[in-house]
Amino acid sequence: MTMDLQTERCGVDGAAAAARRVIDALVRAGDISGADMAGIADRLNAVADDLEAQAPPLRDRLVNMWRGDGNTRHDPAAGPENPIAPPLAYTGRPDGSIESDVTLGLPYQGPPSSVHGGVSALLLDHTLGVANGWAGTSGMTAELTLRYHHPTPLFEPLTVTARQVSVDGRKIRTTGAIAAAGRTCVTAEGLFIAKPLPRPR
Ligand SMILES: CCCCCCCC/C=C\CCCCCCCC(=O)SCCNC(=O)CCNC(=O)[C@H](O)C(C)(C)COP(=O)(O)OP(=O)(O)OC[C@H]1O[C@@H](n2cnc3c(N)ncnc32)[C@H](O)[C@@H]1OP(=O)(O)O
Repeated sequence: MTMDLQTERCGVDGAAAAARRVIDALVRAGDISGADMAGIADRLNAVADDLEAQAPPLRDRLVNMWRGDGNTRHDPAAGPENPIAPPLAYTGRPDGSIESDVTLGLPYQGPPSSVHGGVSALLLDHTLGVANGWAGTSGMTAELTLRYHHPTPLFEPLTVTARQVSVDGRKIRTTGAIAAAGRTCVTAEGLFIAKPLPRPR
């Protein structure tokens, strides 16, 4: 099964994809590009002014973000309507694991040409959480242990995987990894505690 986050058609998705492209292009250009950065700042601020003037009250937007009981679309790892999400798109496997293929660019850089460790932690925390949802028992992250085995490359396809390992009362244990070209770069072990937080209504 493929999660349908990317196929649902919402107007904000297109704007979020454009914003993602702007972030990437801005980091790529920097101050050595010769671009008119002052003019670009004016144009981007005009877009922000327009959005802020038309934004609904925060509470209405929160209720809208958490509508229904299923997947959300706004998170910073897989949310198609969030420009800071790469975004990951998951495939669920019959063996209970989930997987996402993604290539990360300069906005996610830590060491030279490598993914920032905090970004890897974000992607793994979320992916372990989605694996829990796929397995049918979800929880809040209580502990997340990461091991960084090799630098995770930018600009190359990465595979992010996770699988729920056990459920013991409210304690859920889940593991995951990020690999590049078949080489494991980061592994994660998570302890999640089943505790549903009410959705804003
Ligand atoms: C194609 C695929 C399709 C799939 C479809 C699926 C859809 C999926 C959809 C959407 C996925 C979304 C995924 C999101 C993922 C993101 C997750 C996050 O980032 S969560 C935010 C960060 N985490 C927090 O902010 C927690 C903050 N902490 C707390 O709220 C509490 O501390 C909490 C809930 C963790 C525990 O609090 P208490 O009061 O409920 O429970 P107490 O009584 O303290 O603990 C219960 C047991 O757990 C142990 N425990 C608790 N915390 C522990 C810890 N840190 N280490 C070890 N044990 C701990 C305790 O010792 C206790 O064990 P004893 O029952 O006594 O044996």
